[in-house]
Amino acid sequence: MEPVNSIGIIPTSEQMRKEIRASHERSRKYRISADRRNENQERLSAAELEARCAAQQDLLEVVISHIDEFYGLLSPDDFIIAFADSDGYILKVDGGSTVKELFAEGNCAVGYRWTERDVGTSAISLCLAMRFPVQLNEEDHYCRQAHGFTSSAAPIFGKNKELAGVLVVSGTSRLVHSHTLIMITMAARSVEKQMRLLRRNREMSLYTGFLNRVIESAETGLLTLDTDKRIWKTNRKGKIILKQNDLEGKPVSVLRGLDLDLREIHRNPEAWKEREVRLQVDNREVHCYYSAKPVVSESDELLGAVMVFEEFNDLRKLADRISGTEPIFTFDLLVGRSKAFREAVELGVRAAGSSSTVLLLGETGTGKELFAQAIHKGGRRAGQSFVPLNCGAIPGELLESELFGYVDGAFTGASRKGRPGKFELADGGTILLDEIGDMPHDMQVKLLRVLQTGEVQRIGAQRVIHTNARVIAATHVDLYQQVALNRFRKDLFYRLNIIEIIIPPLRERGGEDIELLARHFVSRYGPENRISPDAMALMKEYHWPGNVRELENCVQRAIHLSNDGEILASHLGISAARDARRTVDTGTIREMERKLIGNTMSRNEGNMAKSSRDLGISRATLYRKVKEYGMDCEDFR
Ligand SMILES: Nc1ncnc2c1ncn2[C@@H]1O[C@H](COP(=O)(O)OP(=O)(O)OP(=O)(O)O)[C@@H](O)[C@H]1O
Repeated sequence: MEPVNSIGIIPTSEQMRKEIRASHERSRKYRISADRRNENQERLSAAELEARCAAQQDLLEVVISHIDEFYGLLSPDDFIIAFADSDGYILKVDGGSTVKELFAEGNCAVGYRWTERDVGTSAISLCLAMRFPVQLNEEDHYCRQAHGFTSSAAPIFGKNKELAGVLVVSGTSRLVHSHTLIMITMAARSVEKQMRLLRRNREMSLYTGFLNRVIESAETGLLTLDTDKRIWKTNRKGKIILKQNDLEGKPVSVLRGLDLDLREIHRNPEAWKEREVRLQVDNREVHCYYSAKPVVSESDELLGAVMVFEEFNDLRKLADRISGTEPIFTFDLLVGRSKAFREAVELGVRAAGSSSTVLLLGETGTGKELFAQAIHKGGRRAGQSFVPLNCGAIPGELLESELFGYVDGAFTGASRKGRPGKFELADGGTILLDEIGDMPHDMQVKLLRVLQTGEVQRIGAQRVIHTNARVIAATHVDLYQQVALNRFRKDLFYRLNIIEIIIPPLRERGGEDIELLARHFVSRYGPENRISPDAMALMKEYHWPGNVRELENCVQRAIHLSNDGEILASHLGISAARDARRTVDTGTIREMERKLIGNTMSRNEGNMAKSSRDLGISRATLYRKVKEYGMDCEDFR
């Protein structure tokens, strides 16, 4: 059935006549009786009617409000006005009771279906079929019963031009007027418009609701401001960070310390990224990083600003996780059963239960950093930051900024924005000052002051920051001797040496620990390998100057070399004959270290890579030590 007109547009009378003729023909073909009411006309049960009305509730509500308005223009005693849905079922009929009864006699009542197959040509059925407004008078209706009437019907379209239903007005034919068709068509358009608005409002509120939920569920604090710098909204996380629930409507100045210049933010948003601030809220300090962005209209008019902020502690934890500095070792992960080692572990467990300063002493590679991690993880600061700093690896001039941080533009070369120091980062947690024995004298003084006052001052800053970091210091250097030689401050030594833990060198832990550790590293790095009895015997005999680290490297290398899964003595790269024990006499740790390095270097003819491997220390550390002991690589070649 090709429509003669575009859908929704009122057709010319010629088009109309043509369509009516075609509809009459179809009615005959459907065997509709013009004289009798169709006994088989489809009708909804009460439950079906209720379900249909519920499914189209919005549309029906809008239609009903239009029907009421329409009656302001017509006489309800002369006309009925009805709505049929897109399947032709009448869902609403209104009018004076007499005229309604009259139409009900012809099944023009709620629940009946009014398609051409049900009733032949009628205003509703033709409008449904052709999808444009129609007006039928007298014999234009197929059924004789309707010949004394005039009916005008207009389609209502919904989303995507889908037919949503038909609005129809009918009365006795003496009241026929061509404007009635225009009126009902305009009413149908008005229903469509109101439905569009309703849909848009619903989409908007869905969208706003969605946006609100996104903002609320963000794990970053958000705060929006209007142009008067009043707080318009804060999200859930923002309220948690600021510990404030009723900021909305207040001036942003209630967050003391935050100096937002909206015009500047608008002019130069880049300059307002990742700023650090210590907000004063209700006499509490909230340490945050924030970025502020302007909110502008399409014409770039400033509407306000949004501030995105995160608490310093949360950022720090995230950074620890990403950078892998999160401690992993606990005491039960430390391998070793020897008495000397267990005693050190026991002391460590006790130290974990207190927050006193700990001094870890032991040769390189004995596991000092592991002990520090286990002490941190075993205590009540376990959930907080563990911040290690190798005081020996950082040049003196940089050490201060590493330890204490600096403020914006504190010195040339510093990044424009300030940076917190390790003490600040470790606030509430633990700072490990590794290689403390190598700390330059002037830094020792500064460190002592921090330990005494619990306060740090960033380089270039006026204010001091209170820090509550637990200090663990570690060194392979004989600190007692260093103090005696005035190379290490006595007062600092006593401040650090509250709980002293000496971690024994591997050679003093005995064969059982060597075997346990060797098997532990095999299972970690190459579980399909086994250690031959000869290899195990050699490992137990060897002196292990680089301690557990050397053993670990040695096992890794052997796994790499063994091709049939068996680690042989020849894969270990050590020999009892080359054992440094034979060339090292007794003396201080430092003296022994100097001799050991000298012997290893001469055995390897000055080859630094090989010597550092043998010693189980990094090449950089070996260079540093060679320099420190005033040696020259050339002497060994
Ligand atoms: N008891 C242990 N159980 C398991 N692994 C250990 C143990 N002790 C040390 N290790 C291993 O030895 C390596 C060296 O340990 P760690 O870095 O703690 O030594 P260190 O004494 O701090 O050395 P340095 O003085 O050179 O900094 C670690 O990577 C670890 O794998």
